[in-house]
Amino acid sequence: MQIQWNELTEAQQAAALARPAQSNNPQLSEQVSDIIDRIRTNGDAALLDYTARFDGVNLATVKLSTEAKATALAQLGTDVKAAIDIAYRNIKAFHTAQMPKDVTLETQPGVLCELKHVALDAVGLYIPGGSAPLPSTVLMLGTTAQVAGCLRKVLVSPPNAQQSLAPEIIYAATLCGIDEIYLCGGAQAIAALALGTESIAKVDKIFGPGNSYVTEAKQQVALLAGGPAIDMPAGPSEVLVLADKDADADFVASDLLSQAEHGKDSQAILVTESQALAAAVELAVADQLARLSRQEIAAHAMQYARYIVCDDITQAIQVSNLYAPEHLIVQVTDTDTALAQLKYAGSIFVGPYSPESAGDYASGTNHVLPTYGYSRNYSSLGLLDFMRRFTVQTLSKAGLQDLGPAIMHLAEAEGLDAHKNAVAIRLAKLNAGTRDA
Ligand SMILES: NC(=O)c1ccc[n+]([C@@H]2O[C@H](COP(=O)([O-])OP(=O)(O)OC[C@H]3O[C@@H](n4cnc5c(N)ncnc54)[C@H](O)[C@@H]3O)[C@@H](O)[C@H]2O)c1
Ligand SMILES: N[C@H](CO)Cc1c[nH]c[nH+]1
Ligand SMILES: [Zn+2]
Repeated sequence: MQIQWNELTEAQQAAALARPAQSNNPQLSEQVSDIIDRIRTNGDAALLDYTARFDGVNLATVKLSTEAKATALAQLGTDVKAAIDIAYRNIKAFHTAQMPKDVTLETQPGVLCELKHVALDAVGLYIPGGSAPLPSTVLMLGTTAQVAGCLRKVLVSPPNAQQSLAPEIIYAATLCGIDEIYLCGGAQAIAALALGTESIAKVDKIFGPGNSYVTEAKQQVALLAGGPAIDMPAGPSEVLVLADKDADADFVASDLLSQAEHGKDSQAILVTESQALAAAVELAVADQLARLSRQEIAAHAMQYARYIVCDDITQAIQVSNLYAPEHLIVQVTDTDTALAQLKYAGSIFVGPYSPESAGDYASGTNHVLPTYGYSRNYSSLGLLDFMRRFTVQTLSKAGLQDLGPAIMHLAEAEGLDAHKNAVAIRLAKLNAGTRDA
């Protein structure tokens, strides 16, 4: 259904850009907190119990065995293997290029300041598996952790009926040098990574998208005393296509549907200057939808679709900035002018030949992106997320003699005598001797 942006009140405009309810489960927070408590108390036994209950798989142990790995790898087709290799190469190249440079600066004579970067030691990588197994997410998280140089890379994902994971997931993990793989998903897997169990040693930071249980669990464990860091709120997929009257309706429809098929709570939005294009896209969506294997899921998600018609592209850009989408597809003639004004998006796809799936799989950019409007204040996942930075300072005797008085004045202004003394005692000893360079 088309929406004429200018005919809406401010409240109606806000409603038009509302996301589907994140969860219609009012007990979510309590349910997730119970799961975390049970993992804390019962470790592996609780993990196996939840896997039986939520994934319908009865496992004897949570670790993926070497034999299961070998069996899965033997089943992998050559075409998909080659495709994973291409994606891995591009993702690795783009993330290697993000390697940060350390900084060394003498802010004033004798006062040396350094900024250094090191990889995180142990990272937990959540790979969704409820609705579809996502080997591409293994590449996005695993390659980046590998390029950063993280020592321990721990992959968790819900098991399939064969008590294993998709061969593509296992192959991608092997390429990324991941040798710890555990068969568990949902909130219980996040709790295991955060707290540790008999089988899984806890990690320093947890990465990866997931459903509402996973996202809620990440948020809860991040608040625990001594809990892990987390990457970002990466929830149900969403896409906004910004298109002018000359855009190809079939291309636009295909990008809207490629995100709608992720889950029933995914969202797809078209913002255009052209009523005719909006109408053509609606027809193209109906046509393509009828032939999708995940038609039911995509059709459900398209209930939340919006076809917004604006006065012109400038207004359409304002609407896009208001929504702050995870994925933004720009199909307008003057892309340079549009890009200069587009402020918020997790990842941008420019021109008719940059489908959203290019970034989802293989162009080299990361597909783990902030959703729910968080692209306003969170970044897309990158190499730096797998590293921490810290500073180092080294003052010479002369450096402290020059800077010391300023430090003492500031300490005095804050009424912090011990801070002042830490300088004064050194300066007194120094001034009793000779001044060094
Ligand atoms: N933002 C991004 O970067 C990005 C990238 C990829 C995927 N995604 C999104 O990730 C999501 C993946 O979700 P999914 O469901 O397919 O897989 P998932 O692995 O996140 O969730 C499956 C798990 O949820 C748990 N679960 C299911 N029902 C439960 C219940 N009633 N109570 C407690 N736990 C329960 C189970 O433990 C199960 O293993 C999708 O919404 C997709 O759009 C986002
Ligand atoms: N579009 C998803 C991120 O929102 C990523 C993905 C994985 N596979 C296909 N797509
Ligand atoms: Zn996708």
